[in-house]
Amino acid sequence: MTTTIPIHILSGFLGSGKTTLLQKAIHYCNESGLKPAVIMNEIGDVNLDGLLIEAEVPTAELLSGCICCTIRGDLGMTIHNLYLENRPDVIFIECTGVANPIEIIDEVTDASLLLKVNLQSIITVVDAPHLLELSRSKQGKTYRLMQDQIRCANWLILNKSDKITSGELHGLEGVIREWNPHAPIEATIYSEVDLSVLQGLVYDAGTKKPEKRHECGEGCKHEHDHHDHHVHADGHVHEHHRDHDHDRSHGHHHTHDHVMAYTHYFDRAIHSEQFEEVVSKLPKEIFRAKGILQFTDTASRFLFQYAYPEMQFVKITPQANVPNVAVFIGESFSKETVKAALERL
Ligand SMILES: Nc1nc2c(ncn2[C@@H]2O[C@H](COP(=O)(O)OP(=O)(O)OP(=O)(O)O)[C@@H](O)[C@H]2O)c(=O)[nH]1
Repeated sequence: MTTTIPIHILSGFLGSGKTTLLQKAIHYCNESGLKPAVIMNEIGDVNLDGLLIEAEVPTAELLSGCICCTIRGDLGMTIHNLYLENRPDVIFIECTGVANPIEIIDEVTDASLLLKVNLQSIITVVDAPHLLELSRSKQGKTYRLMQDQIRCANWLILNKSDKITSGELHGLEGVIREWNPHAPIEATIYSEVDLSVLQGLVYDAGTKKPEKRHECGEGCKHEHDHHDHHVHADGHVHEHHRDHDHDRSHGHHHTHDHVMAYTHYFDRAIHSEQFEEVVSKLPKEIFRAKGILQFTDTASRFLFQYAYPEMQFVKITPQANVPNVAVFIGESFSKETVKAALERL
C-alpha cells in the first residue's frame, strides 16, 4: 500500500522567517526518520535560501517568478517530478514572500488528483513587528497580502516576537483572530515551534479557503473562481481562465505586479563597512535583500540578510561554486540607483 504524501506550504511575507522555519522542519523530519523534499520559489534569479538547506535534501527550484502567477502551472509539474524521482515522505513548498497562497492551493490540489499527495497545511509565518506597523495604517498592498496569507492558513506562526512587547503581541493576536478564527497561533522567536504538531494538521479547503478577491489597478474588486471547467461531450476538459482574460483587459495581472527584484553580481570583493553604509541608506521601498559576499576586510565569505529595517551577516562556507551576488526585492524602486551605489563600492 502506498501512503499519501503530505504537502506543507510555507507562506508569509518577505523576510518573515519561512526559511528559518524550513530549516527546523527539515531537521525535525531527519530526526523523526522522515525523508523531506523541498520546493523553493524565489523572485530573483538565484536561490540563496537553498544554501541554507542541507545538501542531501532533494530540492527543486522555481526561480525568477512568483509561484502564484508567472510560473503557475510549473508547480504541478515540479511536484510530480519531485515525487517520482525522490519518493519523499513529506514535501515542503516555500513560496516567495509575495505569493498569495490562495492561488497556490489550486495548483497543489490539482496535483493531488493525479498523485498520492495531499495538501495538509498552509503555515503562514507572520512578521510580528511588520504587521504591527502595517496594522496602524490598515492599508496598502502588503497589508492586504498579509491578510490573505493569514486567512488561508491552518497554522499561524507569529514570528519575531522578540521585537515587540507582550502587550503588542496580545493586540496582534486579536487582529489575526478576526481574520482567521480557527488556526492555532504560536508566538515564536526564530520560528521555534513544536513541529510534532505538523503531523496532526488537517487542511480543509472546503471550509477554510477564503473567497477570492481579485483587485485590479482601477480599484474594482471581483470575487470569482480562477477557472471555469467545461467538460465536452467527448470527455475533454476545456479551461477558461476568466481571471486572466479580465487581467488582460485591464492591463494588470496580480496584486503584486509592483514587486520587483534587482540582482547584482559583484566582480570583486568589497569593503564590509562601505557595503553596510549602502544598505543602511536603501530606500524604504526595498524591504528585502540577501546575498553572498566576499569582503576585502574579512577572511571568510558571508551570507547577507536584510529584512527592513534590520541587517544580518552570517559566516558561510558554500559547498557549491556560488558567485558574489546580492538580490534586492521591493516595490517600484529604481534599479539604476541601487546599481550605481553598488558599482561605486
Ligand atoms: N530578530 C529576529 N530575527 C529573525 C527572527 N526570525 C528570523 N529572523 C531573521 O530575519 C531574516 C529573514 O529570515 P528568513 O527565515 O530568511 O525569512 P524568509 O521568510 O525565508 O525570507 P524570504 O525567503 O526572503 O521571504 C533573517 O536574517 C533571520 O535571521 C526572529 O524571530 N527574530
